Amino acid sequence: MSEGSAMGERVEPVVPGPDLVGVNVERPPLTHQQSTVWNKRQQAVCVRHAFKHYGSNKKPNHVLSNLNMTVAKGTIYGLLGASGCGKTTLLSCIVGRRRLNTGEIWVLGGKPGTKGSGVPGKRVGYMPQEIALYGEFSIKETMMYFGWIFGMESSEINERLQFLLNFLDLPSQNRLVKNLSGGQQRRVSFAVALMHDPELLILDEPTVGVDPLLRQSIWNHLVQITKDGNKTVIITTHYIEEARQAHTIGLMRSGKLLAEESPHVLLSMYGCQSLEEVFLKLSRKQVQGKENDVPVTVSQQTEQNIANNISLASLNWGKKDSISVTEESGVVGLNFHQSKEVLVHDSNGHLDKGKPSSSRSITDACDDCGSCTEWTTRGKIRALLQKNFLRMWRNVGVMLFIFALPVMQVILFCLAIGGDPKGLKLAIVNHEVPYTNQTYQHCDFFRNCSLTHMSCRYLDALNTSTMVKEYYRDPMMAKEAVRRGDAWGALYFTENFTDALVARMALGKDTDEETLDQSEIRVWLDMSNQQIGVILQRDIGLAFQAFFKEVLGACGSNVDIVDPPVSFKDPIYGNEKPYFRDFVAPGIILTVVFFLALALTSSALITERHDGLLDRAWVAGVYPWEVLFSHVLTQFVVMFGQTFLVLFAMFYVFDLECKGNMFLVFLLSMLNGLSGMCFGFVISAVCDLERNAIQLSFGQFLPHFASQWNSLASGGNALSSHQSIRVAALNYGHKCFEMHFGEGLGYYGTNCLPRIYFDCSLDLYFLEYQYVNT
Ligand SMILES: Nc1ncnc2c1ncn2[C@@H]1O[C@H](COP(=O)(O)OP(=O)(O)OP(=O)(O)O)[C@@H](O)[C@H]1O
Repeated sequence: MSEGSAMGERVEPVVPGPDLVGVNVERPPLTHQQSTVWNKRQQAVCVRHAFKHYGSNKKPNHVLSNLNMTVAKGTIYGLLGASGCGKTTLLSCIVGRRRLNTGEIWVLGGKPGTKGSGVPGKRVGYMPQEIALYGEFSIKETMMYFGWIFGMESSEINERLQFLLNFLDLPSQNRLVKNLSGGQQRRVSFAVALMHDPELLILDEPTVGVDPLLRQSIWNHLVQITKDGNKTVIITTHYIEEARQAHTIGLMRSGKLLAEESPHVLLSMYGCQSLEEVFLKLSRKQVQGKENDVPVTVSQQTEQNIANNISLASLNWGKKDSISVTEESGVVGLNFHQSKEVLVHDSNGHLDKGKPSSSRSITDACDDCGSCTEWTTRGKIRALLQKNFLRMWRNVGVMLFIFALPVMQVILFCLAIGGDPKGLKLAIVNHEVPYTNQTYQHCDFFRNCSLTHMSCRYLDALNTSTMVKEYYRDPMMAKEAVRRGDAWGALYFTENFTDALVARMALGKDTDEETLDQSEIRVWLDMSNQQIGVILQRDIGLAFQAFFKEVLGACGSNVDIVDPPVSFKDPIYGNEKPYFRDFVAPGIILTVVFFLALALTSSALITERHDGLLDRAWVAGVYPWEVLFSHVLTQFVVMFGQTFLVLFAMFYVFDLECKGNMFLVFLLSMLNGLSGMCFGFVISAVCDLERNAIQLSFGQFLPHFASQWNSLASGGNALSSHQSIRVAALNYGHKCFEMHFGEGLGYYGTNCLPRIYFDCSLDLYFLEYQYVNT
C-alpha cells in the first residue's frame, strides 16, 4: 500500500485463508484495522516489508525477506529464532546502525536516524550481542562513560550505578572489565543498556552466561519496568522457554516472522507444551510450504502471510480477544499490542482521522529527545576524551610506544648512524722495511727534511680512528684478507717506494714508467659498502695531503701548495664540514613523527569498530564527527609530547644544530605528524582488520623511506666529489713537480714556480699546469 493510502481511511477486509494446522472451525467476523502512519507511530517499533541483504547486488545473501514486525509500547517482545536467521541484523536496523535495502522502520514514532527521532540516542538502550566494553575501564568508569554520553550528571550516574551493582550482582565497581568473567562482563553490558532508563530497551541475548537465578531476576525487572506501559523491551534469546514471560513472541526463520503472538496463544494454538515445540511445528510447516512452492511475487507472499495468520488466529476463537489484522503486518493474530490497537479503534467507534499528524509526532519526539538542536554536548566530549586518554594510560605497551619509542629511535640514530664509522681494518704490506713477528717493527722515519722511509711517514699520517692497521707479509695475503672480509682494504708499498717517490718529484714530467709504478701506493678497497668505501678513499687521500704538507713544511716550502686551488668559502647553508648526521636528522625527525602518528591512529578506530564499541557509541547518540574530533584532539596532545621529546633529544642531548627558528621546526614537525594522523584515519576507515592497516601503513612506509635513502645517496656523492680533489702541486726545494694519484709524480726541473695539475681523468677539476722558469 502506498503511503498516501496508508494515511487515508482505507480499511482492508480480511479474507480467511487456509488453516495452518488443518483445523477448521467456525470463524467470527474479523475486525478491520486501519493502516496509517499514525498507527505506525503509535507502536514502539513497526517494521514493514523489510528486505535486507549482505554482499553485492549480484550475489546477495538475503537475510531479511519481506519481514513485518509490530512491537507495541509497554510490552516485552521476545524475538526468537535459530542462529543466523537475522535477529541481530533486524535489531541493528531498528537502532539505526544498518539500513534496509527496502521497506520501512518506525521506532518510537520516528524513523531511526532522522532528525528529532531520538534514535539513535538516549531514548534507546542497546545491549549488543558482543560484550562491546572497554577492557581497560573499571565498572564505574564504564558507567561514567556511557552516563555522560547519555547526558546524565555524575551524581545521578553514581546513584544508578549502586542500584545496578546490587541488582545485577556485580563485583566491586573498581574491578577492571577485562578481569571480569564472561558472565560478569555480559551483566556490565546489560547494566550499560539499563543505565539511563530508556524508553526502548533492545537486548541481544542478555541472558547468555547468566545463572538461572539472576536470569529470573532480569526477567522480573523487565516485567516490572514495562508494567506502567512507558517502557518497551525487545529481547532475543536462545533460551526459548524463558521467553514465556514476554508479552509477545516473534518466531523468526530465514528472514521472516513465522508468527507474532503472545506465548499462551501460541501454545494453545498448536496444542504444544513448550514454545520450542511450537517453533519446530512452524518451521516444519514453512519447509513443507517451500517444497510445494511455486515462485510467488512479493504481494502474493504478503497475502499468503496474512491468510496464514488469520488461520492461526482462528484457533483462538474460544478466547474473548478480538482478532485483528493489518494489511501490512503479515504476521498478526491475537497478539497483545494488536488487541490494544483494536481497543482504541473500537472505543472510538470509527477510524480516528484527527490523530496527530506526522509533523506533530516528530515534534513530540523532538521534545522527548531534548537534543535536536544540540550539535554536541559537554558530556559526550568529556566521555570520549577521557576514554581515549584512559585507554592509552592503562595500556603499558601503548605508553611505551608513544613516548619511549621515539626517544629510543632518536638515540639509536644518533649513536649508530650519525658519525663516521670507526675501527675499519686495513691490511698493510710495506716492503720498504723487513717484516718480522707479524709486524714491521723498524719502520722508523725522521720528521725533518730527510727523505727516508717515506712509506712509514705516510702510514704515521694515516692514523685516524676510522682505521685500524694490520700488517701482512705480501700483497696476495692482504688482498685475500679483504676477500675474506677480514679487512676493508689493502695498501701496498713497494721495496723502493721512497726512492721512486723522490725520483718522481725530481723528474717531473720526465718520470719513466717504472719510477711511476714504484712510487705508487697501491690500494685495493672493498667497495661493496659505498659509505665505508668512500670514507676510506677520503681518509687515504687526506692522509697523503697531510703527509706531503709535513714533508714540505720540514723542507721549508710553502705547505699551502698542497691544497687544491679551489677555495671553498663559508657555506651559505650548513657547515664547512658537514656531518652526515646533520644531513639525515631532519628526515629522521619527520619520519618518526609521521609514522608514530600514523601507527597510533590507523588502529584506534579499527579496534573500537571491531569490538562493537563504535556501534554502541553510535546507538547511544554519538556522532561520527564527535569521535573524530576526540581522536584528533587526543592525538594532537600525544603528538605534541612526542615531537617535544624527539626535538629535545636531537637538539639538546645530541647537539644537532638548528640555525633557524626552533618554533618553526616544532610547528613543521607537528604539521607533518598531522598529515600522518590524517592518513591513519583514512587507513582505519578503509581497513576492517588491524593486520590490513599495518600492511597498508608499511606499504606507504617503504616508498617514504626509499626517498630518505635517496637523499642519503646524494649525501654520499657529495662526499665523493669532495674527496676527489686530491691533487697536490708543490715546490720542493728548487725543483718543481706536479703530482696526482694514479699517474705518479712528475718532476719539472729546478727553480720553477709552483705548478698545479689536477687529475682530470677521474674527477671534477681540470686546471692547466703552467711551467714557468725562474
Ligand atoms: N556484516 C555482515 N556481512 C555479511 N554477512 C553477514 C553480516 N552480518 C551477518 N551476516 C550474515 O547474516 C545472517 C544473519 O546474521 P545475524 O547476525 O543477523 O543472525 P542472528 O539471528 O542474530 O544469529 P545469532 O543468533 O547466532 O546471533 C548470517 O548468515 C550471517 O552470516
